[in-house]
Formats: sequence, C-alpha cells, structure tokens
Amino acid sequence: MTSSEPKPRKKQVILAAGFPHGSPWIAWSDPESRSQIDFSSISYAAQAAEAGKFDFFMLAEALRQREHKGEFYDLEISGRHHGLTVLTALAAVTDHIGLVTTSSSTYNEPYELARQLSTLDHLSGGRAGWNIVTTSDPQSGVNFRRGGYLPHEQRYERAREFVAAARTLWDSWPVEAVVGGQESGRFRGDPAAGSYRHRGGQFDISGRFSLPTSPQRYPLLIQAGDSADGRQFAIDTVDVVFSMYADPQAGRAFHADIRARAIAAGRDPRSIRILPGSQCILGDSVADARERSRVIARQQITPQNAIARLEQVWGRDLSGYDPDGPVPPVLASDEPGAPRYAGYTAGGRQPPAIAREWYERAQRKGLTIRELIIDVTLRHTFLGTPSQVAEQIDEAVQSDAADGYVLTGHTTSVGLDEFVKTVVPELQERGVFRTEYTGTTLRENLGLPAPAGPAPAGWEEPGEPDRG
Ligand SMILES: Cc1cc2nc3c(=O)[nH]c(=O)nc-3n(C[C@H](O)[C@H](O)[C@H](O)COP(=O)(O)O)c2cc1C
Repeated sequence: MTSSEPKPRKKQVILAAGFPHGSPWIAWSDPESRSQIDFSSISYAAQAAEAGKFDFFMLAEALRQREHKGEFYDLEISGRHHGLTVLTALAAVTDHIGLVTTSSSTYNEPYELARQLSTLDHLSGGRAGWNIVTTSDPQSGVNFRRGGYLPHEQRYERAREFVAAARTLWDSWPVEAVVGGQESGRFRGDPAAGSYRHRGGQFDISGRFSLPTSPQRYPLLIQAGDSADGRQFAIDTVDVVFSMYADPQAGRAFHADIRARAIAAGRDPRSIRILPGSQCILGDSVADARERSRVIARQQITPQNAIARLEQVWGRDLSGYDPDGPVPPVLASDEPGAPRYAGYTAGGRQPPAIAREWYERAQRKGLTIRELIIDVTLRHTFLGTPSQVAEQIDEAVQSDAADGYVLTGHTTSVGLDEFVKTVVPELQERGVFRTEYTGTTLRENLGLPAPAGPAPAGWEEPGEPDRG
C-alpha cells in the first residue's frame, strides 16, 4: 500500500448498555445507585446510553425472585419489571437506540411473544431486539403452567422451534397486504394475510397472526447461553451472541470457536456479532482504577454474599465457614444443587462440575472464599484513564476478542455516565465509534445483513451493512 492510499476503515466497536446495572448482585446498595424500578431512573439510563450513541439498551430477565435456604434470596437484584413493557414505554422517550428484551424461550409461547416483539418493532420504528434465554433457574418453572423444569437439551430443542414458529408468524402477513383503504372498505388486500401453521414436536399452532410485518421483519436476535448446545443454537439462529468472555484472551478463544462452528455450518462468520458482558473502571491511572476496582469488588461481594454464592454451587450449608478463610473441599456425599439453594449453572455445567473447577482454581491461585467469588464473578475488564480504556477496547475489538461489549456500570442508572462522557469521545476520536446514528433500524445501525430466507412480498431490504 502506498502512502497516498486511504487507510482501510477500522472495525467499528458495538456498544450496548445492560440494565439493571451492577455486577454481580448488589449494585442497588451503593448510595449513588438509583432505582431499577422507577421509570424516571430507567429512562435516564436509556437516554444517557442514547446520548452516548450506544447501539442498544438491554434488559436482563429474572422470572422469579430466587430462594436460598428457604428464604427470599435478597443478595442480588430484587424487583424487576417485565422487560417488554418497559421497552415499549422507552420507545416513546428515545429515538435511535435499539431496545432489547431478554425473554425466555422455555416459559413463553411463540404466538404471544412474537406479537409483543412485533408491536415493539412497529412502535419503535424498527428498534426491537430479543435476547433469547433458555432460563437455567430450576425454580422459575413453578410459576408457569408447565409447572416444572425442562432438561437442558430439551430447552434448546424448544428454543429452536420457538424461533422457527416466531419467524413463521412474523412472515405471515406481508406488508403489501395492508390496504387500510377507506375506499376499498378493506384493511387487508389479501384475505389470506396472517394465515399461518406451525407444526412441530414442541408446538402445533395455526390461525391468523394479528400484525403485518414490522420494520425489521424480525427483531434483532441475540442468544445468551454458553454450552455446546447453546453455541450451536446461536450459529443456526441468531445475529448476536451475548457472551461471558470479557477477558480478551478468553474472548479470542470464544471468537475462534464461534467462527469455526459457523464455517462448519456453512454460515458466514462475519454475519455474527459477539458481545461479552463487561465493566470498565476509570481512574487517574491504571493503578488508581485497579484500586477503585478492588474497593468496588469488596463493597459488592460482601462476606455474606460470598458464602451464599459458594453455598449455591456447593449445594450445602457453609455458614460456619470463614469467608476470608480457605475454600472448603467439595464433598461427594451431599446432594449437589439441592432445590433449597438458589442453584447456579453455567455453560451446561451443573453445580458439582462448577464446584470442582472453582475449588481447583482457588487452590491454584491461593484464594480465600471471598477472593474466589470476586475472581469468578467480576468483569472489570478495562481499567485505566478514559484514553487507556478506549485504547484497550479498540485493541480488543481489532484483535477479534469481541465485536463490542454489553457494558454495565457498578451503580444502577447513573453507572455509565462517566463512560459516556469520557470514553465515548476517545473512541470517536480513534475513528472506531459512530458520532451520529446513520441507520434507522437497530439492524442497520449494527450493519447486519437482512434476515435470511425469502422475504414476504412488499418487504424492503435495509441499507447496506457498513461496519468496516
Ligand atoms: C451472558 C449470559 C447472560 C444471561 N442472561 C440471562 C438472563 O438475563 N436471564 C435468564 O433467565 N438467563 C440468562 N442466561 C442463562 C442462559 O439463558 C442459559 O439458561 C444458561 O446459560 C444455561 O444454558 P447453557 O448451559 O447453554 O449456558 C444468561 C447466560 C449468559 C451466558
């Protein structure tokens, strides 16, 4: 390349704001935190992310307040709204930012959820997204008529069929079938518009869908689940993977795995975006940010919730143990993950496997109970001054450790303000983050290709992907 040739455009960073803020559980206890329940506090967070030109605002989901040793488990976020309802309200007070709900494919029904997502996409002008979770919490099932818990592989079987059924519904009523003619006296030009039938092992449904195709045709589809089944489901189904690999080295390994799986499945790996959940801790220097990270970690992972988290994985009462003492060995005799504990699974691994892994980790690194829980849960990935953090994020994205991040602050509602004010301009200065929204829909802003498969008649292709 000669010096007169323009430099190739750098890969652009994707940024999402996760809500409620806080990792791991008790961000609400920080005196600076605002409510995760009042709408003013939620809309403040969404509007702040939009002012920072974030791609989307994403709500996590917990379908049940968990129990621990027979009591309400209060050492995490307590009190959460229904995501889609909140996002519909946010559509009215934001203009550009994507609105992503986390919704379970295990405990919803395709017709109902497809309709709600279609409504959000219509009302927001094409900004809806769905983070598909299979819900690993065994206690959620009793809230639903299913009244139980699906085994791991059946949860993914249901998820696949759920998305297939939802796509059938979203495609059932082509845009051009809307006439709405006062002269014709008919709303649908095609009397069959909305007719659908889905027949499978999980769902056998048919009828008329109640809405025409929405601006994005399908909401942005995201997947959060880490097992081999979860990763394969992502390759076959979604646009974005929400991962837990914020550390750049682990992120590159995850990226390589997703890429290999995509190629094996005949999918262009560039059509999948990978966004790990992460936190940035800012300071006057790396050392200052590191100290701030240490203080936040100890403030949020108290002795009490360090023991509680260990109990969830060890499946036994550990209240007699010193949180600042050594991690107890994993004993084989107790029943692991017994239902009276809040339960904890990750990457398809059940508590006994996780316990063994954590125990070995504590031995290897010489960690106490509290230090172990800090080590396995905190995602303080980027530390330093705003320009150092911007450089770290840029480097991570350019080296395929991620395509961007779902960021949370360590305080609710106001936790990303400092990042928006100081790191976003640095990223813009580096030419790796937008200064204005260029697309109308969430898919356009992410530069994602149009949903695959035959489009319904009258449906228009969105603009060209442009993410370098
Ligand atoms: C990064 C990430 C975020 C998740 N967020 C949620 C959530 O908000 N609500 C929920 O019910 N499950 C959530 N899950 C749980 C997954 O949907 C899934 O049930 C769990 O990871 C077990 O599946 P797996 O064995 O494939 O990982 C999340 C999982 C990951 C990896």
